[in-house]
Amino acid sequence: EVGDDESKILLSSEIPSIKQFSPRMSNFTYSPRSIPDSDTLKACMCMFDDMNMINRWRINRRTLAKFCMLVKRGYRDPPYHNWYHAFTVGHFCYLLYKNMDSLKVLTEIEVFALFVACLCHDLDHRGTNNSFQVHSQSVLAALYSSEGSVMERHHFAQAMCIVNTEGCNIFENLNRDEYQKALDLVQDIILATDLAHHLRIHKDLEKMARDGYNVDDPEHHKLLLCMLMTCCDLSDQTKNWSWTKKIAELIYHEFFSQGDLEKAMGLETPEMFDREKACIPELQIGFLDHIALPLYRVLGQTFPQTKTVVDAVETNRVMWTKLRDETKQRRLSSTNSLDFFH
Ligand SMILES: Cc1nc2ccc(C(=O)N[C@]34C[C@H]5C[C@H](C[C@H](C5)C3)C4)cc2n2c(-c3ccccc3Cl)nnc12
Ligand SMILES: [Mg+2]
Ligand SMILES: [Zn+2]
Repeated sequence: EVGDDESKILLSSEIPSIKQFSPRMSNFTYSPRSIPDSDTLKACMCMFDDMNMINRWRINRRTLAKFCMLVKRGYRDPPYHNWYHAFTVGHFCYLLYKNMDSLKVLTEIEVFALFVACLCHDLDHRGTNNSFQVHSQSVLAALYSSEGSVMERHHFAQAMCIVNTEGCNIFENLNRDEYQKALDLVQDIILATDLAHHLRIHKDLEKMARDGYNVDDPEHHKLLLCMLMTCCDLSDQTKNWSWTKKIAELIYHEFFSQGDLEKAMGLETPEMFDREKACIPELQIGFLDHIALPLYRVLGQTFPQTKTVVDAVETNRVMWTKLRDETKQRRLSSTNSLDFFH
């Protein structure tokens, strides 16, 4: 595809300034979904550059462009878990870097691994989750179900395939120890995107927030990386209401398609994936109360510069309660739970 936008970036040596996207590119309120798909590769290159990762890790520009291009192509096109999701997750990592004093609470290689993991964390997602893999006895379940986190192990395996592709190894100029450390970190961080894992460590995250982050404690570094990765993964919840509602629409399209598949296969379908039973506002309030709000509250407690993020999630929760109460009023008029989006 020589001539299309991607290969132009691949061939051009200079990387444009990040300012060309928006003066608000590094504000928590900026929604990366304002950047058109055709500019996302260029934006990735600019974020690597603006975080000084190209110089610090001596990344060859062509290698970086090829890596980013293969990562983008490594995503399929389900309603939510596509390249655009990975791009927005990477952008939130960039926001944390720009708003938390270059994330000096982590080592440089941890920050580098976090950003790379964000871009790669859902590679080759099929729009179905871990329990579907296991219940449908998919190939991925055959490969990984004994260790759990089936999809996340696959996402990491895909990332390693890209790193091992000729001319795409962005870690090639790291020394032996740095190289091993970087790949181990990317693996741990991608595995941490399994929400079941996040729920397992949530008590530890709250204890870390109570005790205060200790930059000299390697355990705190591991916990913080997992926490920041999940903050990035859920970051659509920290944007304005219209984006958050749009994202829920995409997620539940994916969930209900999985539910349809499960029913067709005679598998039992949890309410959250059943378009006949699900009440999206209720489910979203539950998700915010049990997963998103506790998470962003711990972030805000540990790093006061990020407090504005919690307020945005709280505001979205209020909007969901209003929608829920409205829907209760109109319950008699429609049975299909996607109606209220119109
Ligand atoms: C807005 C929003 N709502 C979401 C509602 C629900 C769930 C969800 O997987 N719930 C659980 C609830 C329990 C314990 C585990 C395993 C299963 C049983 C299913 C998780 C995710 C949601 N989610 C994500 C997201 C984050 C990481 C991976 C996949 C996704 Cl989709 N990103 N944004 C959202
Ligand atoms: Mg995932
Ligand atoms: Zn994700």
